[in-house]
Amino acid sequence: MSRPDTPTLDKVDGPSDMTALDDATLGLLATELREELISAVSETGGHLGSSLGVVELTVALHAVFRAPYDKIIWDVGHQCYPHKILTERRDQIRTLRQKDGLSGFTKRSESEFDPFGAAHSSTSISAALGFAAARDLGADTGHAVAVIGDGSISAGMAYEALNNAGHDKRRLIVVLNDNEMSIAPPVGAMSRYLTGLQSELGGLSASIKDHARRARALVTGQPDRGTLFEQMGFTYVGPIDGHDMGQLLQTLRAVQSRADGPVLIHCCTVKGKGYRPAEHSPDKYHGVSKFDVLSGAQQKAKSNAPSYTSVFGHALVDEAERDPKIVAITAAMPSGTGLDFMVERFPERTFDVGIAEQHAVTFSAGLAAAGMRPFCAIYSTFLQRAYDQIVHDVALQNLPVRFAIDRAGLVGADGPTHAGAFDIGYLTHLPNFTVMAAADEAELIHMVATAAEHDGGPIAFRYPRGTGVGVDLPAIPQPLPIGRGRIMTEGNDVAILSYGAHLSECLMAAERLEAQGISATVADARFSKPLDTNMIKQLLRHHKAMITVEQGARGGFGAHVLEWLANEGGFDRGMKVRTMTLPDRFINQASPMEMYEDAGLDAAYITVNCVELLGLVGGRFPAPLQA
Ligand SMILES: Cc1ncc(C[n+]2csc(CCOP(=O)(O)OP(=O)(O)O)c2C)c(N)n1
Ligand SMILES: CC(=O)[C@@H](O)[C@H](O)COP(=O)(O)O
Ligand SMILES: [Mg+2]
Repeated sequence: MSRPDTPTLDKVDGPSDMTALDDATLGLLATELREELISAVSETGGHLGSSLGVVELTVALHAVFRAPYDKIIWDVGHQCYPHKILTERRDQIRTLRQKDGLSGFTKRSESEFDPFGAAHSSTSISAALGFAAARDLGADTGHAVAVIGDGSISAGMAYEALNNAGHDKRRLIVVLNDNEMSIAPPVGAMSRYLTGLQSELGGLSASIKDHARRARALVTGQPDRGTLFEQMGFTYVGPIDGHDMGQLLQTLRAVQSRADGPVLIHCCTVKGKGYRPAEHSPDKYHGVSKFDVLSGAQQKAKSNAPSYTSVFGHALVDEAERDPKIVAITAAMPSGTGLDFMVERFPERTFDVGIAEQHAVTFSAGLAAAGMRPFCAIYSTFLQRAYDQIVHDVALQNLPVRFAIDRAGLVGADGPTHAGAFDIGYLTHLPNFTVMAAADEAELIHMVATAAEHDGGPIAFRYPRGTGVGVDLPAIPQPLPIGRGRIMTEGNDVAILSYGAHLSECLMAAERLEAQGISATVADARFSKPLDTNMIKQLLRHHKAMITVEQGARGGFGAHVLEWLANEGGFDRGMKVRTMTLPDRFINQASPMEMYEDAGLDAAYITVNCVELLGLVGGRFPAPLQA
């Protein structure tokens, strides 16, 4: 079909504009949508490969279902850019993941076409089932459609939802978007099973599929029990070609009009479809920085310092060279966590368990119970999902699992869903735990060594996303004395007690104070548990005031310091102590420094708070809470 003078995409603001389009024009719309997507993401960066793979599926879903009355729920939401373009947000798509711009994920507050917010995986079937149950109880809502990837369906939550939905039998549509990729190549028995289904049934018409099944039953003498999904109570449709608009429309229309129970549509797609660099390297184009469309070359980080992630990965390999009991565990993020270096050097001692943080933690606990030294490397935000396992399987049994917690603090473009805000609080209050935060990349190396030799119980260390501060890296790592901090600069007016990677901001604040005639001591606490209470006592004795600073939510390091002061420190009266944490609200995406500024947690705010605490002038505080 030749292209019309005015692109079809220009005539589509929302899905209602698609109702008049015939099937061939919908195909054309998909082509234009893909071009718009590539052009926009080349300017903003973002999750390119996943979004490219669902262009036809997105067009077909919006052509067949009636959003926002019907609820289309994207799992993770990282593939929702074509959906955003088709649902009244095309004019903002080039603000994606930027300050004050569109979120990189689905977000309820952003659009009525995003019925459920996401970013952490494997929640879509549960949420869709919630909508379906509400509908059946009289809520004014139509079909509930969950779109979930082959990687995301490997997580426990997805099985819990399938199990419930298959038993429940209410009308629910699950589209399994199977591109045979997670961020890295997918792992696990389910992935193997889905690949088997694709090769066994892919490309056959429905009647030939039935025939093949009957023939197999005759030959093997075993009754045809259908697919795993059928055994779980779903009607299984597929596999279908997720880039063939005709097949997609025919299948979705049939399901839309006839489904009366749970249906799973197995839709096969190609990650990165239609953009050669992304199709060839689906892992490298899963999440991209800004790129040149012609060459595919992505913008490089400006700093020459290594990333914390790679420093961790190399430090762990070095420890593993020395100690054969060291093993490493990732939940589907080998490159994101730096464990790809371990995979390369010690493949047999590195375990990718799929998107399964809960399992990863208890699996690590099992390894520790058997005498191994497991490093469980999980982003702060994803570790939240495994909290009960941390408490019940690790802390309670005092098992020496080493938690390497990447993406601590505010992460930038991924926004509040990916902020590592809570781990200080949720780990430091657990009995048996030792908890550390790295102030820079050299400290991170020492903390890996500290964790490696710590067999006395669970131990965790956190570090941020991105490049380090550029300090020299130690040739020989030195395990740190447990519960001992260090003094960085000495002054006598105010003490700034930093925990973690905001140390550089604290040092900057000290310089600004110096310029105002105020002398500050800056200390690096290193540990939030156990606290270096001797150092804290000294800081309090020799300064007029003290401020704690951390890249985490309230109820973290500062709160532990205050609690110790009030209960055991004997310093509860007349002390000038203030904590600086993230505020009690979620911070929208921007660059990490802009996010910290929004949070009232940068060098400028630290400086002003010190001045104010000393009673010298009025302080400057973050803007009041937004509604
Ligand atoms: C709980 C959780 N763990 C890890 C991640 C990181 N993550 C985001 S997308 C992704 C891969 C998802 O694969 P799949 O569902 O197949 O989608 P695709 O990118 O292939 O379209 C992972 C591991 C996450 N978002 N949530
Ligand atoms: C969607 C998702 O959860 C991941 O792709 C995440 O965006 C990766 O973040 P990093 O870029 O920090 O590894
Ligand atoms: Mg996938």
